[in-house]
Amino acid sequence: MVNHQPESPRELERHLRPTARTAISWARLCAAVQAQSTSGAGQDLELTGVSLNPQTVQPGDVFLAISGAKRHGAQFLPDALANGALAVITDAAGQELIGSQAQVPMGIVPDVRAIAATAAAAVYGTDAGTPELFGVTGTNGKTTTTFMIRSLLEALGRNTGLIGTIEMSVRGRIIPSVLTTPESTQLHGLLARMGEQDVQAVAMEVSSHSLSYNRVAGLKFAVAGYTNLTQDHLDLHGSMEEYFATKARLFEPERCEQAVVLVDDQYGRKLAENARVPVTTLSLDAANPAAQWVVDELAPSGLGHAFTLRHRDGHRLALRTGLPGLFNVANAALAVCMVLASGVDPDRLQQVLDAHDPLSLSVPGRMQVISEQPVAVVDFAHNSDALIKALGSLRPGDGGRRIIVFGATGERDTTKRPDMGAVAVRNADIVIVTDDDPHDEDPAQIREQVAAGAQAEIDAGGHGVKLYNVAPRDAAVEFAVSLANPADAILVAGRGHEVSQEVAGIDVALDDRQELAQALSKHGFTPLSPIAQTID
Ligand SMILES: CC(=O)N[C@H]1[C@@H](OP(=O)(O)OP(=O)(O)OC[C@H]2O[C@@H](n3ccc(=O)[nH]c3=O)[C@H](O)[C@@H]2O)O[C@H](CO)[C@@H](O)[C@@H]1O[C@H](C)C(=O)N[C@@H](C)C(=O)N[C@H](CCC(=O)O)C(=O)O
Ligand SMILES: Nc1ncnc2c1ncn2[C@@H]1O[C@H](COP(=O)(O)OP(=O)(O)OP(=O)(O)O)[C@@H](O)[C@H]1O
Repeated sequence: MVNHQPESPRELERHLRPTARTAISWARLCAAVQAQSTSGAGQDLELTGVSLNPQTVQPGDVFLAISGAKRHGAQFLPDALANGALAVITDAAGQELIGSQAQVPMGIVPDVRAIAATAAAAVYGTDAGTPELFGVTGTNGKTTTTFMIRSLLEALGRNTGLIGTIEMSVRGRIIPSVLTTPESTQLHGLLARMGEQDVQAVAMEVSSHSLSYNRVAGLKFAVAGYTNLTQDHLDLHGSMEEYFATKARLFEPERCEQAVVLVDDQYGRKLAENARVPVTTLSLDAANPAAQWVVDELAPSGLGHAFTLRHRDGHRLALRTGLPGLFNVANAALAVCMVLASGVDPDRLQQVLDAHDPLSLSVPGRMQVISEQPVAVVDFAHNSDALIKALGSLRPGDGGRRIIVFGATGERDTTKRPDMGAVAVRNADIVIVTDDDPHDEDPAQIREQVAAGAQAEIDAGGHGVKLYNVAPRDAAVEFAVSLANPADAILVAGRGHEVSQEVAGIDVALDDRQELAQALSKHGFTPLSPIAQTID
């Protein structure tokens, strides 16, 4: 998924390194990662960076040639050398591929991914410490919660960093994101850069992919937070139990000092029960006896909610978030509990909440309101649970209908498609199935799988729901608006902040927010102005 008009991976990589070049000798690096050097040459060679990807290698790097799911990085050694790699670390399979062709010192380890973070920490010096890290994991809510944590920390006067799906930032300077959680080599480089710039605290999304691929190795989170777990990414994890076990790795004592866990689903409760680190528990249910903090006195406030966060010892904080949806109450409460868990005094936090309203921020493409009549919202919901919650949080006017435009991503968890169709039917009045990122899959086939789930639900339930299959996506958005009355609510779901759609390897410019605003104007409605633009 491409979020920004791209710099090349190599240009981007420059932002993910400290500006002062630190160096380590080849001999010390091999010792740090227990690599067997294939010759005695180059012991004093100075290495200034580490890259897992030949396309991001910078001059002076050691290239880590991994055995990937599709290819072996060793096949691309010539690219790494052309970009300035001075040494390579690989495994036995890589050694065989490279043979005697290595024109640089080569080290061999059993598993390259397993040593990547250690190598990067040794080169960039992050083994000596990083800014305070707040890590958020869970199927949904990571981006929003990390934005909220950053906003709270800034309101408290801290210098902050952010790492996640929409962007990375270093004291407000934005670096485009490619992955939700970057590779470990990039993370250590970026954290070293943040340290150089006196960043004190970093809010970071920790995806299940990153836990699976060892990307957060070598980091210790001051506070790790859990939002929820619902079906997604089963293409990678195979089963929900495996998905949960992967997420749970963030909460191991080697990875975090303490945890804050929403215990409103079975996985959160299991996580809290089995944790071997101190845990703070949180629930949206004011009567939940298992939770230390609960949300109470919930009331609508603008598009969002005001509520009390109440501790079982009697402590209370008065909170407000302007973001729509009950799930954003959960995200806000989690963000506040994580900041409290880091040791911030509750009274000081209350002053800051009152003075700055830091939970009423705008998160690009997350329940982003494009117009009020009809209510037209762009959201990143791209799995069943998020669709249910996003649709549930829409408030149409009297007699108004819920209209949804969405699709499913190609080459990702295909099992969720029919269910996404079914939940759309259960929670909307007009369902328009369209394309998401088809990648290399046939878009018509993806739409049919989603629409089949929707049709089966209509057939089973006799709902009076209207179902349409419309492509391309901009036409589907316009079609939705053409059907709308001022009292209706339109949700364009799945792509959020993204500004291009990947179709058969080509990035086609498409921003749901712009498409929706244009369609609204064309059909005589008034979009809110200005629509938040993508970050440049
Ligand atoms: C599924 C997944 O995460 N795959 C990651 C994994 O790929 P892989 O092990 O299959 O590697 P591979 O493609 O076989 O390539 C092996 C090596 O050859 C190199 N190569 C490969 C092909 C080529 O043409 N040229 C080339 O140089 C690669 O750079 C790599 O060094 O290791 C690669 C190198 O680090 C990553 O780039 C790649 O992430 C891909 C780009 C990706 O799209 N990941 C997504 C799914 C992801 O991680 N998403 C999560 C969030 C998910 C969510 O919540 O929605 C994230 O944290 O971003
Ligand atoms: N706490 C939550 N529970 C359920 N759904 C949520 C929650 N927070 C946000 N959502 C929904 O999920 C979508 C994605 O939210 P967000 O980007 O904050 O989550 P994420 O975990 O970062 O997602 P991803 O990993 O896919 O980038 C939102 O657009 C919204 O529809």
